[in-house]
Amino acid sequence: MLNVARHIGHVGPIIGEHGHGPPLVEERQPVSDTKTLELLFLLHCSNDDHEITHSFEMTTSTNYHDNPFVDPATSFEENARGNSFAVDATLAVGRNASLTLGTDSLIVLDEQFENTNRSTCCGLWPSGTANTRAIPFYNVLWAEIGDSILTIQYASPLSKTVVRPATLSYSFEYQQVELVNKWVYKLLDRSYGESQKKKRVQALVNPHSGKGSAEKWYYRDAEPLFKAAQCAVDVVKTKYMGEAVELAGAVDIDAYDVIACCSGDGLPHEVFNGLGKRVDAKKALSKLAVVNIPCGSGNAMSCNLNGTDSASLATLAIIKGIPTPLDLISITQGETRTLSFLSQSVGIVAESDLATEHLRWMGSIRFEYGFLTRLFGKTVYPCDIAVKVAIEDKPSIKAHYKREKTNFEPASERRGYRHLLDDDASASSGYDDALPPLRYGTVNDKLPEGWELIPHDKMGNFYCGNMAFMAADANFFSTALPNDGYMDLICINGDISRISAVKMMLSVDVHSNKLFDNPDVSYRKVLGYRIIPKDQKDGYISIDGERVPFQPFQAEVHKGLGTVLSKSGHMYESPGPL
Ligand SMILES: Nc1ncnc2c1ncn2[C@@H]1O[C@H](COP(=O)(O)OP(=O)(O)OP(=O)(O)O)[C@@H](O)[C@H]1O
Repeated sequence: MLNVARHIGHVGPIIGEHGHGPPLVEERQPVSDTKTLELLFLLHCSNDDHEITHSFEMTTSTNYHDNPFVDPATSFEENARGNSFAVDATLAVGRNASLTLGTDSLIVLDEQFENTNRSTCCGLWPSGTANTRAIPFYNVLWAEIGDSILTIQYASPLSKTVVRPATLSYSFEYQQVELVNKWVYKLLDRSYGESQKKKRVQALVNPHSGKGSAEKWYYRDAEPLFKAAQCAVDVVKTKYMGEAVELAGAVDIDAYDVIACCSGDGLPHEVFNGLGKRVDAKKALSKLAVVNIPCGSGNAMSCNLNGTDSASLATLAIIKGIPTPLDLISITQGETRTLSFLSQSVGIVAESDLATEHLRWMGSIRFEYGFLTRLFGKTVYPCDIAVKVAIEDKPSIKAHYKREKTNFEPASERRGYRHLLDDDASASSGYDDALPPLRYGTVNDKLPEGWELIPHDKMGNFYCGNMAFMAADANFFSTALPNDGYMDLICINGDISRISAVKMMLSVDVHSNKLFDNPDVSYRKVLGYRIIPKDQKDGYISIDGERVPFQPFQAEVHKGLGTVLSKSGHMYESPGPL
């Protein structure tokens, strides 16, 4: 599925630099670990001749498939129970090797690295010296012992945007087994934090996504990482449009933790809708996390939650992801009710994408072409709009964003409106497991009390977002939050001066991030709206990047109805407002 807005703005550096999650592999290590590295190096040099008497082996390889005897998950938990003494941070595993739990990284000191570091790491590891390597805990996928061998699987950077699984193996003496067990338990604890280990994944691969490479990318970039992290994965290749709705509608929700869509934003849209159609919709939507491994032409979901549109980095983010409630939006149009997780647009954004399909030969430039021709033509999209506003002014929206960023509730408290609204029809009552009832009725009902239809004869861009990035380089909704229970609504008149319009277009940049503050941009946090296009025979409406009939529709948001995995557990990987 194409999400048009991805082509707006400048091509910026990899997103995630300002993210809230753990550092990506390419980021520099904090001073604390650099210091630890130096200290370790000195200690190692001075201790060379004594104490460490065990033999060691070190291998770095991809796709390690050993099946050890010991089930570490069980033995670590048993070891940890009733055991209060601290585990030594440093493990001497061989005559010349040691493994230390640093502040943010596993620090491996191994003289073998001297031979391999320069040739294999291309300077991507933040190593202190030639024989040390700091592997961020974020990159550690698994560790276990078996047959007096300690094996550590980690995501090794091949380039700035690609990681591949790699293995370190060290032998240790049988007498050390209890100590090593405890150390491994600690390492996994630091490496996963509040993220669930060994996630059970149902992967859906859309072979038609993007340029048709999803299957290749899944097997090359995603599956080896899942396996190295001990995740159980079942893979299904979708055969036709809409199949993911059926698959999600029938999936055994107790058998999986995650549905991973190897696709663009189209498959997650279908999966949310499939889960939403079930009789146990509420339970299914809260139990199963829907995630995106970016393989499509529009991968906004992954940019927002994984902080990347690289398939392997996204898989690592999913392996380490924290379950996060996601607001979902009910759209009623005609007699239908569908769920939207990303955006709805009427006007220039919808049209520049959906109306330029015949210009696909132009490549990605087709969107800019479509956008600029409408911009210079000062195209307007007249409509009547009624909005249920939650936060009206920009300073209050910024304050709301800051509050949520620093003072957020536990995930369990971030579903339903119990604490937000008196008329909470959507909060889980415990009796009805289907989709929550509509608080504001459908588009066919009388306007809800207090709503007023306002004519907008000069509307240029009606754009409602539930996530910040609409593409890797287009940060449209800088104050969007995963589960604040509000949609972010942008309205821009189509008759502003051409200079202002071009400036505005260029401000939708991942770093300049000035769209929010632009005085020509109306920006509100809303709970619901109705939009009725008028004075046009036909036109374009896009829901999550997909074209729907050019008819009135109504939207209302359900706080934390869905579930995704995010790096931080409560924020998107976007820089936020200035
Ligand atoms: N085997 C298939 N054949 C054709 N379409 C499919 C198949 N499997 C899934 N689809 C459909 O492909 C559509 C687009 O999917 P997705 O968003 O993953 O890719 P995209 O590359 O981002 O989108 P687009 O093709 O619009 O650029 C979805 O609506 C989905 O239903």
